[in-house]
Amino acid sequence: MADWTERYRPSTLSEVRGNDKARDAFADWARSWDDHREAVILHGSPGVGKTSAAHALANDMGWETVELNASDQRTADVIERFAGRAARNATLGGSAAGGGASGGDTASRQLVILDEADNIHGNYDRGGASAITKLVKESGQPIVLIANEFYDISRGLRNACRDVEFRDVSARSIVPVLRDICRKEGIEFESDALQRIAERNRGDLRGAINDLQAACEGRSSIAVEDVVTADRDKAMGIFPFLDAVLKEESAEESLRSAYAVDETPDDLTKWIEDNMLSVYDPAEATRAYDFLANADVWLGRVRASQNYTYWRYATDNAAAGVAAARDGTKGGWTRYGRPQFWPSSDSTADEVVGRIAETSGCSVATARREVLPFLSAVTHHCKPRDLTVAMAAAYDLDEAGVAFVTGSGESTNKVESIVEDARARREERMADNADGAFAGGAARESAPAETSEATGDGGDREGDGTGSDADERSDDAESPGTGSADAEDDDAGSDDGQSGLSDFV
Ligand SMILES: Nc1ncnc2c1ncn2[C@@H]1O[C@H](COP(=O)(O)OP(=O)(O)OP(=O)(O)O)[C@@H](O)[C@H]1O
Repeated sequence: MADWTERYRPSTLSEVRGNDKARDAFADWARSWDDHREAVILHGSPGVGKTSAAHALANDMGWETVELNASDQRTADVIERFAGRAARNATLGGSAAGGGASGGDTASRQLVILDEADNIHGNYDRGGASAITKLVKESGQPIVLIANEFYDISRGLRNACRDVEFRDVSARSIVPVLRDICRKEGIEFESDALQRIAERNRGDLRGAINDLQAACEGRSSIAVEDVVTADRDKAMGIFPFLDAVLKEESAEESLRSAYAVDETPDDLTKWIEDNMLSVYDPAEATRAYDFLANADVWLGRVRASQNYTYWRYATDNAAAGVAAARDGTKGGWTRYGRPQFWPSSDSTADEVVGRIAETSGCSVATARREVLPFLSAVTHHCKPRDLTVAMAAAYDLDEAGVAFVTGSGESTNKVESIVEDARARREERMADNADGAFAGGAARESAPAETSEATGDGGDREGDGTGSDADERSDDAESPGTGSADAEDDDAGSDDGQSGLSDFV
């Protein structure tokens, strides 16, 4: 069934409900844009119609649109490359708007919609806010910034724009929307059922439409009991739920199941994430990771804002999205694994993502959404080992980081040995770069793998090296003085550290 929120997305501003004042102010801004040339910030809770209003307005004005996600493309140069050029030069249709737009050629305008404008910050994206502020001030095209939290936008940017607040849509305004949809879909309804859906969604019209669609699935009428029963329907087991999402059910049905399981969206997402690769083929997994990355973004917002209404969007992505990423249904029995809930998983995730962003020179958002899922897929359970070592070396990951990315247990010999080898590899690279100055690294590298026997003193991380790790580290012999942090001291005090130089000549 098509998504009703898309099917009934307003195509003209007059169809945007419940925010008449905001709607009028927004329309005024557009009509008088030639005179003031300011950008506008539309802000308000999720699902109240901000993005819809922007597109509807462009439609009313006969403008083209280009939509960018500010938090996806936060770095200054990317924003400049896309929004800067789009804003100042040509329209999507190719008409040269730049100078011409300053005249009365309103039809050739291009409305630049920057979503998630309140997320343009973070350690690795310092250029983002000032780049947008500059762009906004110099723009030759109208720009709409969309945000949930007005005061999360930098002051400079706020001062450079007008702002229009979209308030939560009252139940009184939500009910007629639901009623219209029922009529168009040929669904009979009890008014109380619609009222109940409107009330429990507290201002979120998108949520209300989603709930209505879920309640109407497979029915030609809805009564208040249907809505109430859906509320009470609960305690589905986690394994049937995983079967529903990963093998058997439609996106809608999977979403319904998610609400029936007695787990938080955080935990549900982890369950799905940790088991998806046992079922999905690579193409399905690639699509599914996009949804899981989105779920992760919403969970992050919940953590940051303590606004639990965002949970629903995490669940939409994790359950319905991952189910939609599957081609058809799947059979058979799967041994689902319990996810590893590391006590520090959030900070570990942040740490790993930060390192990836720093090393690769991409934004934290890109590292989280695009690079991390890819790394997880290609090093799942530390296989292939070589690649996992290369990854750990490239991003200088510790055991928690490797365990986090690969889904393996943090304290296993496998993970520990990979981290050891990665460190050795980094040291070798440093020695290379230093042109042999750190000869100890070269000596270390001559026996890269087997370290645990040699480090009785470094016992905490190495364990006692009793050979339990045979599967992972079989061939290379032990190498005294390798691998532990103390090794540098040993090497420094040893003349024949010089022998390592032979590796470089
Ligand atoms: N005020 C409204 N009038 C009519 N439909 C609405 C309204 N608000 C939301 N909707 C419905 O909800 C869907 C999602 O709305 P939209 O994406 O515009 O919300 P938003 O405020 O931009 O949310 P977010 O901040 O999460 O992007 C629309 O496609 C539409 O079906």
